[in-house]
Amino acid sequence: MRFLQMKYQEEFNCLGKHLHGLAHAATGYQKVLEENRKLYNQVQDLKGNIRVYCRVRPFLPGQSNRASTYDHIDDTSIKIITSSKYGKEGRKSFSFNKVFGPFSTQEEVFSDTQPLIRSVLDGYNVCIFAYGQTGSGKTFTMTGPRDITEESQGVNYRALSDLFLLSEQRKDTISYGISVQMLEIYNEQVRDLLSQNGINVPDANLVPVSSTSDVIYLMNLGHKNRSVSATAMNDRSSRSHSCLTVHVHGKDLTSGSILRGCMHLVDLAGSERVDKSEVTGDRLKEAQHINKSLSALGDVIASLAQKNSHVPYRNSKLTQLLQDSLGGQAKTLMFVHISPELEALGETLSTLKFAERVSTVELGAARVNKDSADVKELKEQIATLKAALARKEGQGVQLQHSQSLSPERFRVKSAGSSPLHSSQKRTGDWSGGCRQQLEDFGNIEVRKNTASKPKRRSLDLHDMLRSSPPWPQIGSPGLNGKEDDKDSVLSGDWIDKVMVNKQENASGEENLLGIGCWDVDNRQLPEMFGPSSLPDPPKLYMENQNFGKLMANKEESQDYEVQRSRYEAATTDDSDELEAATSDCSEPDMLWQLNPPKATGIPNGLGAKPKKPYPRPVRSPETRSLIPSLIPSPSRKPPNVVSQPLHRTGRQVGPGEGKRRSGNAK
Ligand SMILES: Nc1ncnc2c1ncn2[C@@H]1O[C@H](COP(=O)(O)OP(=O)(O)OP(=O)(O)O)[C@@H](O)[C@H]1O
Repeated sequence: MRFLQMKYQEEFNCLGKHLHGLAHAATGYQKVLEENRKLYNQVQDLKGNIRVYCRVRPFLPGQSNRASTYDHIDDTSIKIITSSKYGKEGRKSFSFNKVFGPFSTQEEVFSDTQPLIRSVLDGYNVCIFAYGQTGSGKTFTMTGPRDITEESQGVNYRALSDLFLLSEQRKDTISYGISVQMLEIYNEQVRDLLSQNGINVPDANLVPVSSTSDVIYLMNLGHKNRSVSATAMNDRSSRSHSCLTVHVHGKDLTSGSILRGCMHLVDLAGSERVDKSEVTGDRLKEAQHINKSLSALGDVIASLAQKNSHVPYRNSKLTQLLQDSLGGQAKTLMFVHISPELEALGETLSTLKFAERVSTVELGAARVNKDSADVKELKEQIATLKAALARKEGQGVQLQHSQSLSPERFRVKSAGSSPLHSSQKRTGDWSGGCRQQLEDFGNIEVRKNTASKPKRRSLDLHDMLRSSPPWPQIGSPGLNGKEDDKDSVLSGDWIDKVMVNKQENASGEENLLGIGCWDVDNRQLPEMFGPSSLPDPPKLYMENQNFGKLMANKEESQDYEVQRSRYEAATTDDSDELEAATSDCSEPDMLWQLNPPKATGIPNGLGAKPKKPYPRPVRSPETRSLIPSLIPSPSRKPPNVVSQPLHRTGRQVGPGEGKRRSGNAK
């Protein structure tokens, strides 16, 4: 018996040692993984500042045997055949980080983008935006063609599938929370595409998602709400810039450190020459806004390229949205698209010149948003102390006021004017690019700081949304564009203004038709969204069988919210040091704010024009829930995302019909 006991004891000891060895190996493996990731990201960072990938659209069906504008394409350069009409006759070569020819597949395009996307999970901010003339293939790259198959799905879908796949693979070491927002900038108004009724709301929904199918559902909802219209040149021209933002929040289960990354996936509206597109009324107004905001983007790029001390980010909502991606510590990639047709030569040359300039913009090394457990703890302490201080200060003020005010008046005043109170409704703050929402405590301190030291005025989604004028009624006289007919001619030259000779585009170029519409009601999902392609097929299949349940798990969602707010309380960039370290505030920027530039003609709500007071509707808790079962929508079909392949309708829209449409999007 004793012998047996000793033997067991020995074996237990042996087992213990074994386990210890395994744990040690696991930690070593972790370190190697961490190291690999770092090296991976370093390689990415060394690849350049704003990366520019050029993509050439193939000729569309029925256009074969036509002469094209390009002469030669290799991995990193493209040669364009120029004519005397656009300067010197001959060949002009452009170099980019990568050039994708007309026969490049969606998979090839994504595989070069994937590393950048993956770094979101490591706490980096990433921005990918598609730029180019209308009809040049921006939506094709970002989303896909009208009928999406596994092969033809665009960067957005692939990126999100990949993020979920990777977060699943890392789940034993890092617990990730992913949420998405979808916005559009239409006529200098920022709209939340995920709001229930598709109208302007001051707080953009940040919707937690846990699988690709969740995202697909939300993207379809967003596409449904997006603005598309018909012009003489494009029966489904997107009339807005759309931005899908993915927020990632990761907690390292071993060290307790927190990672925060976010990714903007932006499909810009296509530039167009209003003289060619023959638009009038609302379409003309839209074209002016599109061209003006792209022009503002051009101005920002030109300033950044010249390393000017002042960069005019605040001249448009678009540049405000992209501010931290263009001038911050994000990793930014621009897909520049060109059409191959000879008629598009002028636009192609200006687009490529613009892209070349973008590629010279130096962003500096991207920074990871990571808080160690110690920092997290300290931030929590700071937040608690700030709250206590604010309370004490509040009591002091109350005491002073109580001597001069009647008790009743005092009560009303203190409730309404407290910074705590006023910041409670604040749900989305994008300052700092993808900065997470500020907790009340953080807000108090930030506001105090702004009074005492210069601070970068970066994008605040809340401000952007609030300063967006109310959504006009369809057919509203404000949108008939008559007043701005004169401007339209100018705005048609938007790209020339920035970087090319105004003469060179004298003869317009034709745009291509065939911009597809999303029809959510009739949407069908591609096979790739079926169980086989997803990380956890049986689970997802179950989820997709009852998607409503999945998304509608209110408790989970609430849990997530509670967790998120806890994390955010600990991780908001609210310390002075951090603020100072990460701020790119410059004196000229402050001066510029004191001496605002001339109004551009389009009120952006943040520039020279005084803000109109905008009533903020109080958001009901349901607004955040985009779970189908929680949205009373009798007209909406049950979103069975797996069984229905996704497709766009072939519905035609007459030029006169081009009002904002619900139910169709780009
Ligand atoms: N690489 C490609 N391969 C095959 N077809 C493409 C490719 N790129 C674009 N297309 C097709 O060209 C047409 C126009 O493309 P798309 O809608 O993506 O243009 P866009 O730049 O987004 O236009 P807009 O700015 O007007 O919205 C579509 O029919 C699309 O399917």
